[in-house]
Amino acid sequence: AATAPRPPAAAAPPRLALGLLADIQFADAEDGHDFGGCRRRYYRHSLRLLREAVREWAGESPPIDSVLQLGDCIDGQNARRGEAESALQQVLEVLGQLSVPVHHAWGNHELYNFSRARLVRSGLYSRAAGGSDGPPDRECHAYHCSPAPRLRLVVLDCYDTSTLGRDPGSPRYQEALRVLREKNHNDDLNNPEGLKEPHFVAFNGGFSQAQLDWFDEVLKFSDENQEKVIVMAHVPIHPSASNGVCLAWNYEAALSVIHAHGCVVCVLAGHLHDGAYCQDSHGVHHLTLEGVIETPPESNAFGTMYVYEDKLVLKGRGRIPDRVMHF
Ligand SMILES: Nc1ncnc2c1ncn2[C@@H]1O[C@H](COP(=O)(O)OP(=O)(O)O)[C@@H](O)[C@H]1O
Repeated sequence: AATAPRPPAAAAPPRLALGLLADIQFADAEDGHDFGGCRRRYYRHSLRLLREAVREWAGESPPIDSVLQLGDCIDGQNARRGEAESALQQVLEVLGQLSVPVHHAWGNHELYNFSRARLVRSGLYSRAAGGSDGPPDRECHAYHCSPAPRLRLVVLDCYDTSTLGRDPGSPRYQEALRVLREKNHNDDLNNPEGLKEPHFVAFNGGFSQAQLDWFDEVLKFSDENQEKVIVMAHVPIHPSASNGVCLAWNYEAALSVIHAHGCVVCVLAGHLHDGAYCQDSHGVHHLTLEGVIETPPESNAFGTMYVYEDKLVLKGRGRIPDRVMHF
């Protein structure tokens, strides 16, 4: 008698499910445009799109383990309007409806609204307050954690060297201004026109040597412990996952650290508002997410990324496409 065919082996469940979104840039304001005037920004709708994302995540199975918020969660104009605190509160309230940890990257718009000293005491300080999980500078919002066995998440602070969020009288500000002025001769330091290295603008920033040294140590540990590492930062660090302007000042230094180790599988970023993706020469996936703020109200821009033994599977919503990234 013929033997009954064996049922197919049940697919292994993902080791981790992560909610992803970038550049909510909420403000209780009428629609506007980007600097170039050609892309619409839906400031008020972005909070509703966030609510929809949270509602969808809450109903997903398997349930998400955490959310990665890739920075610029409220728009800089809140500062002028005196609404920075209330706008942040509204965004955090919506994210707080999920009973999972939210990892926040700090973007330029966080720093248009708040000083670093204020951010450290805000809900955006997802680095553990008492822990030794980050660089010695406690105001540098970089840290690591292990959301599942043999997996590590590293959050990087791309504005560690920046004129944003620091007192103009401080040595750190003066050093950042020196770096910026050396590469950017325009009167307006946000203007990339005519620059040989157009990413040297004030709305980008860089990594301090102290942060890079710490990052190197974390990746060394992960290599030694056979971990896979997901890195998140506000600003892209690979030119092919960018438009050439939205890049961290010393992105090459961050890439060198990553390439000196084998453990990093993926770098997630926002800032650009357009999506971008590349797999670099060392096999690392660089994924830059479409921003919520430039997403028409009838669409959305969020995703769920499932982490498997050998791949990342992104289920995108709205204008974020699905993607499978093997490693
Ligand atoms: N080409 C440019 N020339 C001069 N200023 C610019 C240029 N592009 C952006 N900016 C300014 O830089 C700041 C950040 O730009 P914005 O588009 O809000 O950044 P983000 O992509 O983070 O939303 C804003 O103050 C904006 O007016």
